[in-house]
Amino acid sequence: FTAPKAATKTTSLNMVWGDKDYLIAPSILSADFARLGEEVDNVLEAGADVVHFDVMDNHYVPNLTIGPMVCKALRDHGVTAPIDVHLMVSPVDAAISDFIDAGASYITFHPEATQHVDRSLQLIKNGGCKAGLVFNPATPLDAAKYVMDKLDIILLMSVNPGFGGQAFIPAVLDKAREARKMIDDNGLDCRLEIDGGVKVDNIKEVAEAGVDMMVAGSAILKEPRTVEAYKKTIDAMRAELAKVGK
Ligand SMILES: O=C(CO)[C@@H](O)[C@H](O)COP(=O)(O)O
Repeated sequence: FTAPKAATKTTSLNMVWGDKDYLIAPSILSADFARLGEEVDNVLEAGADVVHFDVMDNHYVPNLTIGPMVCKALRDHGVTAPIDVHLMVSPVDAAISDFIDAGASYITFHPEATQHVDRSLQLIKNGGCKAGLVFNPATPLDAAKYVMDKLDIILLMSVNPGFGGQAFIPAVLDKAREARKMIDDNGLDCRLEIDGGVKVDNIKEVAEAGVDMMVAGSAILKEPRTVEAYKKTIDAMRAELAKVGK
């Protein structure tokens, strides 16, 4: 047995971590991949905080997307914003090392996709990235219990993973309240992220359930694909979030 190589981080990235109540993270799954660099520049110029990067392997989920080469290409293109890599792959450790080398800022994975959750989290943290676990809509939060000290992010899927543009599953709001309580009761410095079906008209309810990092793909990255249009949606989301009493 050879332990997974300990990747090291060479880039110094703006982590945009505790300095905002809410982070908005557009999912580039809904970007025009033929001009990805420009799309990412535009959505960041429009006010996004974080770039959400969905990695699918046609094994853990029934879809195939992008890998570490594309993450590195965005860094080489000049993207300095945090890149939030959501691994929908199994196994995860080799991908973790590759994404650390490629310039990821945050890396999350599904606990059932690795045999050794604690080891995989440690691998991410050793690489200088924020680490998190992702829970599918029907998956309870149990896997978080004994690794809480290593969690920077709990990501709740509010759709079944694999595709953008699906409808939000409202039962996840109860899980969000449960996760928020777990974070607060244990005094964790942990972001609660949600992913799937988030729109202007439900983002306030999501925030009221305790979520503070919002992934939104098809609600933001859509035609006419201009900075102005992206800004209009992101501003509308922030206006909804401003109504939430923190
Ligand atoms: O990880 C996933 C899907 O598996 C998500 O990041 C989606 O890409 C979110 O897209 P919308 O539901 O916001 O369109």
